[in-house]
Amino acid sequence: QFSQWLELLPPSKKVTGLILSLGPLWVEFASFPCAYLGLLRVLRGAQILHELLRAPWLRALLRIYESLLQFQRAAPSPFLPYASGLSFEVTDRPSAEARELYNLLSSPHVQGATIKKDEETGDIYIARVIHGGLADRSGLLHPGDLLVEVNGSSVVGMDPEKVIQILTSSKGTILFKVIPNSAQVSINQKPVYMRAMVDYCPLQDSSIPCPDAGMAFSRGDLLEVVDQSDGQWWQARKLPCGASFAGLIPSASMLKSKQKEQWWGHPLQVHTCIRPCEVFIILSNDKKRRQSCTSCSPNNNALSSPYEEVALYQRLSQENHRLIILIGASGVGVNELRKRLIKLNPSTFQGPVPHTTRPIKEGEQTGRDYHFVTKELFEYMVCNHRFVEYGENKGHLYGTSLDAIDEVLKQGQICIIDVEPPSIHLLRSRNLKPYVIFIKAPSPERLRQTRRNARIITNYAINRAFTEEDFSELEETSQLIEAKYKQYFDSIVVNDDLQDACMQLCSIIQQSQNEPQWIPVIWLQTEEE
Ligand SMILES: Nc1ncnc2c1ncn2[C@@H]1O[C@H](COP(=O)(O)OP(=O)(O)OP(=O)(O)O)[C@@H](O)[C@H]1O
Repeated sequence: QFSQWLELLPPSKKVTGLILSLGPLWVEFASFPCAYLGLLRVLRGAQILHELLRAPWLRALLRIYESLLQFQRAAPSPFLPYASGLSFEVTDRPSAEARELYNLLSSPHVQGATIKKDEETGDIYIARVIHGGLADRSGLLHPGDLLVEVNGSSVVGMDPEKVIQILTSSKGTILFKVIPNSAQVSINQKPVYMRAMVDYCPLQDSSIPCPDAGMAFSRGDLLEVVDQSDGQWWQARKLPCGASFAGLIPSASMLKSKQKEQWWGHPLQVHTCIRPCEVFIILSNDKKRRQSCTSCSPNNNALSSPYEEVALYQRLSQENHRLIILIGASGVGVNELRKRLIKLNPSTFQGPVPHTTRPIKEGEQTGRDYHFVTKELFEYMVCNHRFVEYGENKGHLYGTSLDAIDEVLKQGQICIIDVEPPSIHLLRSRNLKPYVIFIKAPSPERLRQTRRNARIITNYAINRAFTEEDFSELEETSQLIEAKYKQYFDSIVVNDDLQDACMQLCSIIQQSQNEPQWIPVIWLQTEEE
């Protein structure tokens, strides 16, 4: 910094060849521009510094330098360089009733705020300031501010559309006269993170106050809600963050009332699934075949919350591993992938030991192959909701219990299960913190190519080749499951090449356990909360 100051000295005082030595501070002047040129004098550095620092011009220079540093450190507000002069104008007259904002908005930047008209008084108000937009970054407009004039003409009583027209057709500087909202409370809201559980399109919503400011989202999208001050319309950004400014989305209560309206407006949908929804497995020769029930609603309650609040969670090393759930259409290869993972690393990955009422066979061990239990005990467990899934084959009952999952987790292993999509709801709990991976069917061509030698189990045959009908059904079911349950998926793996899919799955599972992940906030709360 010292050498920088010297650079700024006037030429008559220019010093060259400056050397600072250690110990007592000495300064050697190799040359001076005028009479002293060529002379070498050794002076006490402290004396020179004392004189130098007392010089008024250097003091002034240091003050300027310090102010510039402070300015650089502080986040400039207003954000735009050409609007920076405004902050002085406003702070100079903080108590003034009216503020005149020069240069703030110039076409085509008339965005970042919405206006509305008070039908009784004819007053035009700033309705909302879009988070991250130009008006917000300037810090000069706030919801509730009264818009009095635009470019010297009164806008009181004017239609909002007309005001917007004036703004958009204005060129260069726009002059606003605004009376600030005296009741304004500056709430510095902390963002809240939400997972969208429904789809929303502002262009199809006639109730949105400003469709241009609306933001579309689909189920499963992660939303950063930056403003909840309005009970009906929130402001949010989609994550990973793309847009610099937020968009309008309906609040949870608003979306719920829309869902109710839709629900009443639609004819009653009769559940066409002929099987009871809790029983999704039939078993043949101890092999489980899943039967996808895509006619069931993803939520038993179709009017459940449209947003799910989420937070980043990093599993601690002493905590249980998160349960890994594999979901996919029957025949897509969920079972094959699960078996491969366990075979690849049995000390890390394990599946829960199923329960059965069938008699134990020679060579089998209870607790290793199955938990062999009586029919009474099995039924008691069913009544007490201890099974995630259960089914019957040749008069014997089989099921996957929550206790068997717990057993694997308590041993410090990663428990991997494959279940039918509706069973996700049973497993979404604070204790299990499940991580859901959707095993997706590859493209129709790749499906046919890769499964040429594959075998499937059907209701009527064991280990037969795939038929054209099987492929079509598999594709259709895969699409249906994705469309209905995507809000619950943490990851998607396309099961194209088996080896690749297995490796991909391995790395996703490791990430799910060791890296921060978004999970429902409710899973982080204690029982009492
Ligand atoms: N990527 C793949 N490439 C080739 N064959 C595969 C692939 N994935 C799975 N398969 C084969 O497809 C057949 C069906 O797989 P799998 O039994 O895992 O299906 P599933 O999804 O568990 O369905 P279900 O529950 O009805 O048995 C098996 O023969 C399996 O080896």
